[in-house]
Amino acid sequence: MNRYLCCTLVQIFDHKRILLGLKKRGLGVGKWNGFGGKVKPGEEIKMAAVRELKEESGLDVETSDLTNVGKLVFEFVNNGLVIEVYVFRAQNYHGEIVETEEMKPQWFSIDEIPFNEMWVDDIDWYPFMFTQKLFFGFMKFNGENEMLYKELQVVENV
Ligand SMILES: Nc1nc2c([nH]c(=O)n2[C@H]2C[C@H](O)[C@@H](COP(=O)(O)OP(=O)(O)OP(=O)(O)O)O2)c(=O)[nH]1
Repeated sequence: MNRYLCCTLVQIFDHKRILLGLKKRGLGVGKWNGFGGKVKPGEEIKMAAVRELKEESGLDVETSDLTNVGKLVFEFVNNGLVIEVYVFRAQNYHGEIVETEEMKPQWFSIDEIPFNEMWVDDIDWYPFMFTQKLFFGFMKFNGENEMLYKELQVVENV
């Protein structure tokens, strides 16, 4: 059995801007990303998304303000890790954005998203998020930078 992790990812939007954080440690270090992390045993996925957003950005959202945008499954062939990521978006948020030990947040215009400093698959599924098409993706990676396989489809639910 491969090692399996269930994770969340929250994309915060403010009109034509998106809030990304530069990951300072762990998986995806050095890449800009939305905010998220591992779901704890027994934790409801949206509650985990709210908790991780707060821990990594300082922002609060209500679970009812999280909209599903898709689900991604990553298989890392180099170590057997499988990560399932539930992706959400939110535009209603409150609180102060803070830099944390894990993330350095910064607003980007949606026309200037730094895809070349992000996970390489993000450029493939962000368009689904922008056009509000619910998606499912399956990707195989060798390490954090080499994508070996990619499959993306619009789905009815995730
Ligand atoms: N945008 C994007 N995000 C990804 C990809 N792959 C991947 O794991 N992620 C996300 C899902 C999670 O939000 C995050 C990994 O979670 P994490 O290791 O930071 O979890 P954590 O915060 O619980 O970690 P830690 O406290 O133990 O350091 O990276 C990808 O290809 N693209």
